[in-house]
Amino acid sequence: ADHSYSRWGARVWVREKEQLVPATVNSCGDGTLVLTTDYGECTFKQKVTREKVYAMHPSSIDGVEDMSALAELHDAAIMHNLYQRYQKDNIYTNIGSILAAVNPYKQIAGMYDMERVHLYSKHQFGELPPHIFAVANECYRCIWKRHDSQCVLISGESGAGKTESTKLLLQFLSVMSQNSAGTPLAEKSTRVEQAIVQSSPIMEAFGNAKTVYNNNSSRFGKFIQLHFSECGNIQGGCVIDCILSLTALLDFSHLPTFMNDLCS
Ligand SMILES: Nc1ncnc2c1ncn2[C@@H]1O[C@H](COP(=O)(O)OP(=O)(O)OP(=O)(O)O)[C@@H](O)[C@H]1O
Repeated sequence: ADHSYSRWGARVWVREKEQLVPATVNSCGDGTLVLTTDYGECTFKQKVTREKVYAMHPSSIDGVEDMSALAELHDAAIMHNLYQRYQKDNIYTNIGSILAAVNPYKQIAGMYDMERVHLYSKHQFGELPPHIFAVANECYRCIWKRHDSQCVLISGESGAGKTESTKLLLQFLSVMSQNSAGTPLAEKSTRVEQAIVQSSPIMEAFGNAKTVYNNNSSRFGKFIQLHFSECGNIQGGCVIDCILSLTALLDFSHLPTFMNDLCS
């Protein structure tokens, strides 16, 4: 039998109403444990059975950068890993080639500065901690590696950080473009990239509005296309708006009147 949890301070999973909750052992004896759960900090006695309490795997205790390395693959382990990382301001976590981002709702110092852009531009995907710039860099490199168009799909609930992530991708790609061999010297301080990055606030002025979920909520989806030359600089691009689902349409009461008119 696995008794690795019967000691003070051991990390365990406790089953509570069909859900697994991370907890720490306070004391043990007579086949019962006194536990403190992480969320809500409630302390209670548990009769030890394999179904109710089991030891947490080291990969869940320490946390992992790539969730495909988690030994325990249940909802609770995934949420716990994201939460542990988020507490240390590590808002990005890989799941193989997928990137999960947790919205920090605050500026994290140095997270997106130019140094970080350059750092990620010089490393392969997986060499550095998970980051939106690692995805952007992989995307840029793969145009040549795979000789094909690349696509980043960003999804998540309202307020999850899709719009901000899109802007960070564009920011990274525009720096790569400016630094590429294909950019003529005269255009190093450049029009196309600037236009692409600066188009975001204009799009937001027309298409965003405050909702209960997000002060700057996009009211339409966007398909953004960038065209790269063989030398790696951005030559142009386009933004195609697509209307959101019916549920989003019902939410149009938040829009300014002129947008309501447009939508109807
Ligand atoms: N990486 C980040 N760092 C700091 N703050 C962020 C980050 N991502 C998002 N935010 C904050 O969260 C807010 C909501 O994010 P964002 O508008 O990107 O969400 P969204 O997923 O596009 O929402 P919607 O679907 O409603 O348009 C932003 O206005 C910003 O304040």
